[in-house]
Amino acid sequence: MSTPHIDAQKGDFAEVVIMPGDPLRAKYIAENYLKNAIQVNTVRSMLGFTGFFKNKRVSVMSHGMGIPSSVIYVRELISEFGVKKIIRVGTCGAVLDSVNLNDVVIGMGACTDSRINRLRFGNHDFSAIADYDTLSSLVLSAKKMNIVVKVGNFFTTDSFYSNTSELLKMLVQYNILAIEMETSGIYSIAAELNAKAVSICTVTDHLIKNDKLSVKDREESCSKMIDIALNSIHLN
Ligand SMILES: O=P(O)(O)O[C@H]1O[C@H](CO)[C@@H](O)[C@H]1O
Ligand SMILES: O=c1cc[nH]c(=O)[nH]1
Repeated sequence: MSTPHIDAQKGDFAEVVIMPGDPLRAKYIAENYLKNAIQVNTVRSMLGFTGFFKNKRVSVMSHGMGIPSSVIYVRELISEFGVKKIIRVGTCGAVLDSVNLNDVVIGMGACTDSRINRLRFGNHDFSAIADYDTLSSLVLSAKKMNIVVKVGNFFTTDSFYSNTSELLKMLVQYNILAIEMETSGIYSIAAELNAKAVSICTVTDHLIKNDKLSVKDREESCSKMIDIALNSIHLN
């Protein structure tokens, strides 16, 4: 029952899938957080694993970079493999003075410069919002671990290198918490297919303060977010 992008059998994925952009982050999560993890996808090196976190079955699979890649995987997971909930664990840039490197942020909604949602939603503006219960469980999970998370609006861009000063100024004006490249598309595809989705991200770059984490620090900084995401699946 494989799809063009996922060579797995029905039942190979758990109902909840934790999704980073980076395949190596998926492998890292499987190896360091899950028990008895087995690899369930290697097509295009978009690595997927299923194992157990505190006795609850969970999968982790990367979705690649950008809306076009991520919505292919999210669509196939939901429509072909019975996945009911996606928690994206990503990295992001920040623009607000009140947001710093290593902060953990959750996207209550996501604006975008992509046209994909309009293509699918009759050329109208789709309001890309998180699943409320999943968002609440992430916030509760963070609280239980005494980790501060910020919840707000994301900006999902198709263009990693188009951060003009005008764009950044506008994002500040509109109180945008994070810039990343997938959330708006993931929220809309989940809505279309009657599944749940939330993005939780770690701030790795500050685009106004011109600050960024090193490649090595990026890896370590993701641990708070991964802990919050995995523990949240026990809360609803
Ligand atoms: O770290 P991930 O989850 O890949 O997320 C962010 O990093 C990539 C860009 O470097 C984009 O995918 C963006 O959304
Ligand atoms: O999409 C992204 C990811 C990390 N940092 C950014 O500035 N943008």
